[in-house]
Amino acid sequence: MANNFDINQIRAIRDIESATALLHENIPFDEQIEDALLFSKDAHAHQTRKSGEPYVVHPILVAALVASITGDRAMVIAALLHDVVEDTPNTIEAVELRYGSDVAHLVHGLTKIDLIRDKELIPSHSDEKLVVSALTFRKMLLASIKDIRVLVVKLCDRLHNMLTLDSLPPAKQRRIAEETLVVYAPIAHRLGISYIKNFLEDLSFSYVFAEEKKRIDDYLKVNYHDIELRLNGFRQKIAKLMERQGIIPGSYEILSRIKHDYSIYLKMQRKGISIDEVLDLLAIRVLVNDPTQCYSVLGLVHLHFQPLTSRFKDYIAIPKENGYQTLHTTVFDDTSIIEVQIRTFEMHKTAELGVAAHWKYKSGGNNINLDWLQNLQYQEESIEDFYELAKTDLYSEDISVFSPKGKPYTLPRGATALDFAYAVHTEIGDRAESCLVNKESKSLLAELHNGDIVRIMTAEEKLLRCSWMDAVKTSRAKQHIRINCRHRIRDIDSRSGLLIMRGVMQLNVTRIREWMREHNRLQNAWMIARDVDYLREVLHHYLKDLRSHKKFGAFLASHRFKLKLYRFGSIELFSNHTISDVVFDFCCHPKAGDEIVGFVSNGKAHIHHKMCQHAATLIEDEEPMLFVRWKQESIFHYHMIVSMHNAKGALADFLTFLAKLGAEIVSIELGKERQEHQQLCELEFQSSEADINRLRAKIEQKIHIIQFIRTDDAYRSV
Ligand SMILES: Nc1nc2c(ncn2[C@@H]2O[C@H](COP(=O)(O)OP(=O)(O)O)[C@@H](OP(=O)(O)OP(=O)(O)O)[C@H]2O)c(=O)[nH]1
Repeated sequence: MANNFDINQIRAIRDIESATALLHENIPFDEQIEDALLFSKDAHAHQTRKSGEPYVVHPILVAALVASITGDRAMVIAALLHDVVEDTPNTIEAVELRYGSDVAHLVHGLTKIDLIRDKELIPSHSDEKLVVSALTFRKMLLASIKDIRVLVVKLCDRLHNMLTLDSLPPAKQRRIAEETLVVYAPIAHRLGISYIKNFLEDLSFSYVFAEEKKRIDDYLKVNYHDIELRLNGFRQKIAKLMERQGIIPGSYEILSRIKHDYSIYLKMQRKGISIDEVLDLLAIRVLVNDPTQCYSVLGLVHLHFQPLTSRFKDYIAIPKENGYQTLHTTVFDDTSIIEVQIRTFEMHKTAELGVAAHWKYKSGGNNINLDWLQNLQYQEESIEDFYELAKTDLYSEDISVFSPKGKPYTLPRGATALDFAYAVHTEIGDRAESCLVNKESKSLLAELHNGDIVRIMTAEEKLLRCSWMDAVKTSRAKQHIRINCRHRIRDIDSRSGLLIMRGVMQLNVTRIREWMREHNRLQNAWMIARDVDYLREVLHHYLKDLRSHKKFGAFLASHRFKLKLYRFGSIELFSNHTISDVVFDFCCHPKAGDEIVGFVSNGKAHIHHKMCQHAATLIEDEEPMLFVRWKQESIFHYHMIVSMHNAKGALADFLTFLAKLGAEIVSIELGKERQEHQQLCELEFQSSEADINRLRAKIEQKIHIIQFIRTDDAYRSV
C-alpha cells in the first residue's frame, strides 16, 4: 500500500545515505536507477539547500516518494534528475542520450522556464517572477497532457518542498504554501491522489492559517481518548454484525479515520459551524472484496443504526470525476454521529492513489477523467490571465449535476445553468436560450446544486450575452462569452473613442472621424477608450497638425488640451472640463472591475456598464463621453464571517467602523444566533489590495473573524 513511508521520517532525513536507503526500500535498484543516482549526485555535488544539507538529498527523497506511490522506474529516474537541467550545466539532450526520450520528456516537463533564454516571452510591464512561474506552470501542464506522469512527479517534488519549508523566510513560506493550497493540492485531488493531497493541504494549512490549525489540533488532542473510544466501540459493533452475517474475519478490514485538519477547517468555514458540529469528523472505513458486499454492509449498518438519510451518497454507482468510488452514510451510534465509508479493497487503492494506482498495481486508477486538464489550455489568454484562470478552475469545490439522460457533469460550486450549457458543448452554451432545472423553468444564471438535472433549450443563432461574463463561474463559459463579445466590445470602444475626443475638443464627430481617417488612426479609435496615454498622443498629434496649418497658428499656439485626473471613490476619470461628481445610474450599476463607460452631463460623470442598453442609446445619440477607468490599484471582493456580540446597536457600530476604515460593503447577512451572546454576521465588501492587510488587522482588533477570503480568487467557496 502507499503508506510505506512515514512523512515525519522523510522530513527528518538530511543526509545522502539515509535518503538513498529510503529510496532502496521503495524500489529495487537496477543499472539505470543506480546510474541516475550517481548522475544526480555528480550534477548537484557542490550545491546545498537553504537548510544546509547536500542538495541531492532533495531529488533522492522525491524519487523515494515517487517510488512509494507509483513504483514506476522512468518516473523515479526523472525524479532523481528533475533539477539537473534547471540548476546545473547539464542539458536535456544529455539526459535523453543517457536515459532515453521517455525520461527526457518527463524531465523537460518538470524544468523551470529559463529566465534568460525566454526573456522575450515576458512583457515589459509584468511581474517577472509571476510570469516565469505562470509560463513554467503552463509548460508543465502541456507536457502533462501528453504524459500525466509529469504531474505526479511534480506533486512529490512539491510535497518534499513543503516538508522542508521551515528554512525559508516567512514571506516565501507563505507564498509557496498558498500556491500549494490553490494549485497543487487541487491537482492532487483531480488526479485522485488523496494520500498526497491531504498532506499538501495540512502542511500548507499550518503556514497559511496557523492559528486555526492550532485550534483544531488542540481540540483533537484534548479529545483524543474519547474519539478513540467511540471509534473503536463502533468498529467492534460493525465487525460483530458482519461476522454474524457470514462475512469471514480476514476477508474484510475496518479502519478508523479522523477527518484531516484542513478539510475540517473548510467544512467549519463553509457551514459556519464549530468542530463538534462537523458530521463526518469521525468515520470508519469498511473494506470488502466486491461491490455487492458493499451494499450488503450498507444494509446491515442501516438496519442497526439510525441513518441521517440526507447524508447518504452512492459514489459506487456514480463515481466522482477523479475515479473515487465509495458508499457514504452517516449514522447515530448512541450519542455519537459517525460516518461510514464502505468500499472494496480495489476502490481503496484508487481512493488513496488515484491515477498512481495504475502504475503501482497495473490495474484500476486509469479510469480517471482528465478533461479538466484539457480544459486548462485557455486559448488567446495572456500568460497572467492564464495563471489566474487556472487557479480559479483548480481551486474550486465541485458539484455533480446531470443531463436529462443522466450523464453526470462536474462543475465548481456556484456554477450556473449557463456554465452547465458550456460544459456540455460550446455550441449549446452559445445558443442557450432558457433552461429547466429539475423540470422547473429557471434563469440561465440560476445557481445549480448537487444532483440537479438540467435541460437547456437553444435558439437557432448564437446569442450575445456580454454583461453575463462576470456572472458565470467557469473559465470555459467566461472565455467563450469573452470571445463572442470581443467584437462587440471593440465596436463600443471605437465609438466611445470618437465621443471621448469629442468631449475633449468640442468638435463634431464627423469632423473628428475625418481627421482620424486622414491620419490613419481611425482603425485604432478603440484604443482611445482603453488607454489614456493613447488619447493624449492623439490629442497632441491633432494640435500639432492644426498648428501646421498657418491660418490657425495664432489661435492654436496657446491652445492646450490638458486632461486633468479626477478621483471619485474607486473611479478615475480624465477630462479637460470641470467634473463635480460621479453618478452611477440605476440601469446597470457596474461592479468594481467590470467594463465601464462614462458620459458627461451637467458637469457630472455618469458611469455605465459597457454592455448597458441605456449606454448603447447614449452612444447612438453621440452624447459626449469621457475617459473613465477603475482606480489603478486593484480592487477586490472579500468575504468575511465574524462573530459579534448579540447586543443592541452592535451591528450598526460595526458597520460604521468598517465604513470609516474605507471598506465598501456590498452585502450583509445575519446568521441565526450562535450562542447566547454571539451572533454570526456574513459580509461581502470591496477594498483595494493595498489596504487589505491594514483593514484586516484593524477589524481583528475589534472583533473575532471566523473567515476572511478574497472571493475574486475563487478560493474554494468556503
Ligand atoms: N480519496 C477520496 N476521498 C473522498 C473523495 N471525496 C470524498 N471523500 C471522502 O469522503 C469524505 C467526505 O467528503 P466531503 O467532500 O466532505 O463530502 P460530504 O461531506 O459532502 O460527504 C472525505 O473526507 P475528507 O475530510 O475530505 O478527507 P479525509 O480526511 O477523510 O481523507 C473523504 O474521506 C475523493 O474524491 N477522494
